[in-house]
Amino acid sequence: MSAESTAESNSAEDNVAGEPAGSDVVRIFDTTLRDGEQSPGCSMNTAEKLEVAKALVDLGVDVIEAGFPIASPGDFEAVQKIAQKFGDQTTICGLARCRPEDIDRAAEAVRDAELKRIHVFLATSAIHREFKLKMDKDEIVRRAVEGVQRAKESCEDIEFSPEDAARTELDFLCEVVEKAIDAGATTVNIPDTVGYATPAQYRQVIETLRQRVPNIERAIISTHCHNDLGLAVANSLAAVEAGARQIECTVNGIGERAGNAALEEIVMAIRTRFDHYGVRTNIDTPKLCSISRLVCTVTGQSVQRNKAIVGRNAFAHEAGIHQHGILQERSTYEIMRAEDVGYVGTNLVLGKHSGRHAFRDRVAALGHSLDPGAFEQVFADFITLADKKKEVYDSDIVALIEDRIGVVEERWQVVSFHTSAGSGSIPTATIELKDADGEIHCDAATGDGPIDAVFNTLERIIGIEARLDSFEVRSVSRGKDALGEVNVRLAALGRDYHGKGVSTDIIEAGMKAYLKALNAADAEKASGRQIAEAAQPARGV
Ligand SMILES: CC(=O)SCCNC(=O)CCNC(=O)[C@H](O)C(C)(C)COP(=O)(O)OP(=O)(O)OC[C@H]1O[C@@H](n2cnc3c(N)ncnc32)[C@H](O)[C@@H]1OP(=O)(O)O
Ligand SMILES: CC(C)C(=O)C(=O)O
Ligand SMILES: [Mg+2]
Repeated sequence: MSAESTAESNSAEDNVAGEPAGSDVVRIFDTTLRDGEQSPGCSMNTAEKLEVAKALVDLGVDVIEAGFPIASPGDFEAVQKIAQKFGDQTTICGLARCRPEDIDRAAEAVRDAELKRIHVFLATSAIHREFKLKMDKDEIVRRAVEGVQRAKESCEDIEFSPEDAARTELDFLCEVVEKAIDAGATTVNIPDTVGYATPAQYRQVIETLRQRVPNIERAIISTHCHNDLGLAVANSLAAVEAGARQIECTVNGIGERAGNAALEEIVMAIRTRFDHYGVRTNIDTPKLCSISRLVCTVTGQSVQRNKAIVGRNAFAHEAGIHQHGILQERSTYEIMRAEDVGYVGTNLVLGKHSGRHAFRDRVAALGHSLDPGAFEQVFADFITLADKKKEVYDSDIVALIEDRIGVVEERWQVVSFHTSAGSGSIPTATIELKDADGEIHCDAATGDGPIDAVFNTLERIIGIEARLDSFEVRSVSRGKDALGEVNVRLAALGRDYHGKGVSTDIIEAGMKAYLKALNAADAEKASGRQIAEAAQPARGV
């Protein structure tokens, strides 16, 4: 393809809104809150899930798989709240095994949504039949049909997934899919559960289903690809070429093991190569970067710098030849416009004399919508920062917004802190914290350095011993007065917690991050939940 045609394919006329009428729509089924949350270290609490769900609705996804309601009371609660809050705007889906109790629980969780879906699944491959389920083919078909029928009693929109479909004998896959559609499935999802497929083979599976399943036109064919061989996005797109019209994916590609197909990559491939795929999605692409960062914040898992679409380097150019090319004509080295994915640069935006109107505009332009309370808090943080810092960049504002996102109950708050360190002295921290009843607690401790001393002091006051597992610090923008962002991950009370803090003072940023993680641990300790849930995966802040 020539440079000229690449540039054309990115023109305003060629984006989602400007596509010719009658072109096909590929539905985006987001499973960040279900499959994404299943991956180690990515657990989210209900407040965080609601934040992500709100952002997914704003992004324009067609279906949100909000969780697996039978898994735990917390999962049920999150699906139910998301259904109640967003079920009039986007289809809210709950996952269920082919078991009556799972299906009934999922039905109850999504009941209040106007737009609801139940997703029932049952593995069909020989390996899963023989070793995991210990069921023969007849029983699989019977259980799948019964599962779909039961779900259909409480919901019109039913998705059925033959788990491990990509490794299932094609004849049997065709049989199961046909029977599931006859039983009432309106979407048939074809998972490559273990990321084993290749694009050509997966495309062939979809083509075979379309040729051999007589009632296939009554259902939408969906993809659900895992990334064990790094092929999840390629496989999903190959399926679209063969006629699949729903793609299951997650923000930043989080999910079991190596993850799921990355939503942002799928969406931008379809948009940028409309000339090839001839289909479109309903995604508001300038919100891609902000939702990516939100998911990083709530899971504590950042994306690598060179991550396609949303990585920090995705639109950065350092090489002279590239910079020269870009200066002459952007499309020499960029196939997408940074603004089309909401990429946040480091441009100077606002200062301490700016007011709420300008600040609100900027927050919206950065892809965020805050409720009035959160807006006021972030605005106050911004004014404080603008007083300390000569130039406030977009990336600083994003960091302030993220610092306030999904914060669970803050049982302990910092009143004041002081550290002393230097050669020849023992690093010491003195901290005053306010507890949930407003009582002030003050203590001091020493450490290997001022940050260690701060962490030790926090543990003494809160009364929780923790093991620091990771400590990452980065500069949010440029300059010596830049905001510093600290991410910590710690183990306490038998579980993992993470926290993020920002400040122009790196010790304060570290203290905020550690306190957020300890607050999450302390909240669970207080509710007594940590004992009952000791076997569950990590929770974060
Ligand atoms: C490919 C995927 O992503 S599937 C989704 C995976 N996600 C998760 O597992 C996270 C949530 N899971 C959980 O909370 C728990 O595993 C639960 C609540 C679902 C079940 O917990 P437990 O009852 O303790 O069972 P456990 O997880 O140990 O084993 C799974 C059981 O489900 C059965 N099973 C697995 N898939 C299905 C299915 N689709 N339909 C019916 N039964 C199934 C297994 O055969 C096994 O049955 P058994 O207990 O009779 O031997
Ligand atoms: C539940 C199913 C769709 C799944 O996540 C998988 O097969 O990977
Ligand atoms: Mg999966």
